[in-house]
Amino acid sequence: MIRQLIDKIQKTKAPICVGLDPMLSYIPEHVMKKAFEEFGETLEGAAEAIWLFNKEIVDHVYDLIPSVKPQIAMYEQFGIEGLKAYTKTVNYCQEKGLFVIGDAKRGDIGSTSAAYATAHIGQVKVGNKSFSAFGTDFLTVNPYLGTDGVKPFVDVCKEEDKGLFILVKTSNPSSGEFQDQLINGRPLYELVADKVVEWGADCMDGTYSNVGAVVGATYPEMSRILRKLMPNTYFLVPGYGAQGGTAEDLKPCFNEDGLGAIVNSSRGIIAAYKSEKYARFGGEHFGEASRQAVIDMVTDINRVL
Ligand SMILES: O=C(O)c1cc(=O)[nH]c(=O)n1[C@@H]1O[C@H](COP(=O)(O)O)[C@@H](O)[C@H]1O
Repeated sequence: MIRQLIDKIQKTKAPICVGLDPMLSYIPEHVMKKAFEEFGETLEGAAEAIWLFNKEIVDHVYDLIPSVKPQIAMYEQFGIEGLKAYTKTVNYCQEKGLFVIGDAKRGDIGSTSAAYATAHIGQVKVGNKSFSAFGTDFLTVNPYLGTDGVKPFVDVCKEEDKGLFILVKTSNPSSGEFQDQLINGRPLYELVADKVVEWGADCMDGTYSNVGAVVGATYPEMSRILRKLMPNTYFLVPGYGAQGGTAEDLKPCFNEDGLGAIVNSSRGIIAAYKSEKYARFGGEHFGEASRQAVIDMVTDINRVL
């Protein structure tokens, strides 16, 4: 799976994914109005607004990018209706030829992880039939429970030729509270990195493993170390834009060949029209604002590669 994603990254010359993290506060009035006219101010109405918003953005950017990363929490807050909008979004993006990184950050004891893996990247058996429930191409995974909590994801990954991105060093301000703690003189994120390499050794798909790592853009000095520790691991790099990560900060996440990392931006793209830089587009043309924000992000990143 990672090889196919890399092909698409090379074709588009865009090592990015657009984070589809819709909040109602980002959705322009005319879209909200349309959804509420049909479904009222209900969970269905909110889900419809999210779907219309996502579709417009995807229609404006799909030809420029290799992938999207919907964050499931943004959908889950509207319950089952929100999850339907998530599924609709995943399917639509795949129809448009995009790789979908489901951002659900799952991880539990082995048997529970197995069910999560089935739901997101696997096939669920119902009688004699099998169904792909969420059907995303990649999934983010939380490794806190250790090998038996991660292995079921790796197994499904192998069976189905899917991919994972496992949290190694996250972008948020408190990420060091646990992740930077020294254990036998080495920070925890380095120990997790070693494990990610081990878990991924059996899942090579060309030069890179289908088991990737999440490495935040906001800690470039740590990215440099992690890049060396994990030469054949693809990095999903969030934290560019809204969280303050810059193109210069991203450079250490990439290998010499310009590969090795895919950079996410969510608010910076989907809510672009709300920022001063793209305000000229206005709410009516939010899709065009997102398109321009993608073009600018790609130019900015390619400048340092
Ligand atoms: O796994 C992630 O994607 C993730 C890991 C991390 O360390 N930091 C991080 O921000 N994320 C996700 O990346 C997205 C960042 O959104 P923006 O800050 O709006 O670009 C959100 O969906 C976060 O949940």
